[in-house]
Amino acid sequence: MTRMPYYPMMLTLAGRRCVIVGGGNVAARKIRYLIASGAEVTVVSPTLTPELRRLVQEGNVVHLEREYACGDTEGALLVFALTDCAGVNERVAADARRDGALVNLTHAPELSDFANPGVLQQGAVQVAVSTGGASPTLTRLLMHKLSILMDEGLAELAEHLLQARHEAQSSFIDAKARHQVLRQYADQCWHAHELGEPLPVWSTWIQDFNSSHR
Ligand SMILES: C[C@@]1(CC(=O)O)C2=NC(=C\c3[nH]c(c(CCC(=O)O)c3CC(=O)O)Cc3[nH]c(c(CC(=O)O)c3CCC(=O)O)/C=C3\N/C(=C\2)[C@@H](CCC(=O)O)[C@]3(C)CC(=O)O)/[C@H]1CCC(=O)O
Ligand SMILES: NC(=O)c1ccc[n+]([C@@H]2O[C@H](COP(=O)([O-])OP(=O)(O)OC[C@H]3O[C@@H](n4cnc5c(N)ncnc54)[C@H](O)[C@@H]3O)[C@@H](O)[C@H]2O)c1
Repeated sequence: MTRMPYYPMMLTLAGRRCVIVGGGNVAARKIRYLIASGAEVTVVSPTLTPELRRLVQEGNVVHLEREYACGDTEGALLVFALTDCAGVNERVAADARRDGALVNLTHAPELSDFANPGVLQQGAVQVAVSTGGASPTLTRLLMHKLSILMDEGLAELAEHLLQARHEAQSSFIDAKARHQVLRQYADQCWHAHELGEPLPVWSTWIQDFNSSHR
């Protein structure tokens, strides 16, 4: 039976409590992204990888150095059950759901409330890849292909376009006209980005645009 497709979204996690049960490599990979998103991370596990131990020492993660106990997931928005024991993961999931959290079980995508995509990032630009649980290896291959598009200039391009949007918002009252102009400007910036040329400066570009449309 084919499963329903995932609902894709980008979550704001700053200040939100996220609980990870298990302290192996899979946990380390998830925790890296959670910290980068500003989440308040607690990991419950008798053992930790060296990377996780360092993150705890640096004060980025709270560590409960013991096996999971009922109540650990209280107040969490997201709970990751990432131990190597299916029975423990399922107990964590049942408790967490009772507390209203969304749960990810490492061994059982079909029992999870969400899945973790592969992620590529350059500045504000993030690309998330999923194969609907079919093959994490295919995800990795796709990420490799996409990484060719994700050079450092993309971060600069996004920042540049954000500034232009701010300036356009304060100078164009008509939203439709603003969208049209910004789309043309973004096309030209993209073209320059692909050719490795300097990005057009908004103030000069908009002057030229206005005089040629008079
Ligand atoms: C993208 C990435 C993100 C991340 O996890 O952070 C990710 N898996 C990654 C790596 C990876 N995973 C596995 C291997 C070993 C090789 C292999 O088997 O291919 C490797 C390679 C490695 O670890 O190096 C094995 C594996 N994975 C899952 C199962 C269970 C099952 O399928 O039943 C098993 C069998 C476990 C076992 O039997 O032991 C399940 C899931 N893995 C997902 C994501 C979600 C679906 C993503 C999608 O739809 O494409 C989902 C559903 C989990 C979820 O709910 O989120 C990350 C790669 C990106 C990166 O490298 O950064
Ligand atoms: N979803 C994925 O992408 C993916 C990829 C590889 C492996 N896996 C699966 O994920 C599982 C975890 O992978 P790993 O490499 O991190 O494994 P691991 O064995 O390195 O880590 C398991 C962790 O769980 C902890 N743990 C065990 N029992 C616990 C309990 N009762 N309470 C709290 N913590 C407990 C251990 O101390 C350890 O830190 C594997 O069993 C594997 O099946 C999933």
